[in-house]
Amino acid sequence: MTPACELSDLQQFRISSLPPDFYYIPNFLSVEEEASILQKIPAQRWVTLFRRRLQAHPSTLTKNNTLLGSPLPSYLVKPVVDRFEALQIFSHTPHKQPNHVLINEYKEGEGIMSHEDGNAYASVVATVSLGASICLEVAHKPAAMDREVSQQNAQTAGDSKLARDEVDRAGSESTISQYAVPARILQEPRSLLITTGPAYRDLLHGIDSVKVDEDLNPSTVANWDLLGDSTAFEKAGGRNERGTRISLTYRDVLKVSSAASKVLGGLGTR
Ligand SMILES: O=C(O)CCC(=O)C(=O)O
Ligand SMILES: [Fe+2]
Repeated sequence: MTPACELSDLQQFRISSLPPDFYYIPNFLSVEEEASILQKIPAQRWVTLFRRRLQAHPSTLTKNNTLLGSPLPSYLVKPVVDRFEALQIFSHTPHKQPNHVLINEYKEGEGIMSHEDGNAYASVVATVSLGASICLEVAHKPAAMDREVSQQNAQTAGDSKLARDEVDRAGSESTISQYAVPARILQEPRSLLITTGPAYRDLLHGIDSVKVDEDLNPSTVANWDLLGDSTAFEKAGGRNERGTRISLTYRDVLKVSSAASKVLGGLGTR
């Protein structure tokens, strides 16, 4: 990506066969920038989970999904967040910039179960991939899960909001059914994947725990035409041998408590 890449350029990176909106930008970082970030990720911060390791910056959220506001470490800000600003990725979220980064590490054969990122965050996530390529699987939510979300909305926000959500949901479902889901997005090292809108709210995503992604070709990979180097996968017979892949997932947490309000006895969150 050239440093001058701007919002108007984002449309050319849209994955057009998928619901609005996924954007895939290959070579978002240079090889040198990737190496520099990788060597700054602190070794002592990892928490080992089932089939992956995780660290949260600046900290993990509280039980009620609140972030204790604090700056992100500078190696996660420069150059990545500056480039997000040029692309206006977070310009419509409450804090207008990411305030939280989850770093995931998957060794070969590891993955993450299909899930949604939920409503602790504004509905945009920007994922920088480092180290190795991996396939992200996207799928529709089972109907039961949609009902659960509607019930939670009814309990927390009242019936008029529920009615509004149902209208929104019906609208985006009819939009979504035109698209080729389930699907696979192939994420190369140094790429950026942006997930927003209905793609964030109405779909699940996960990574299969396999040592090799197989059968990679233009008809099985939704972002094939946007890949930085599709010939590498062609030459490998449509196979991607997994290595250790790290993802930086940038988000805007909605509820932030300032250090000052903690000092004053935790009065109020904002
Ligand atoms: O590593 C990825 O690309 C996905 C991670 C993810 O889904 C998450 O952290 O919520
Ligand atoms: Fe996720």
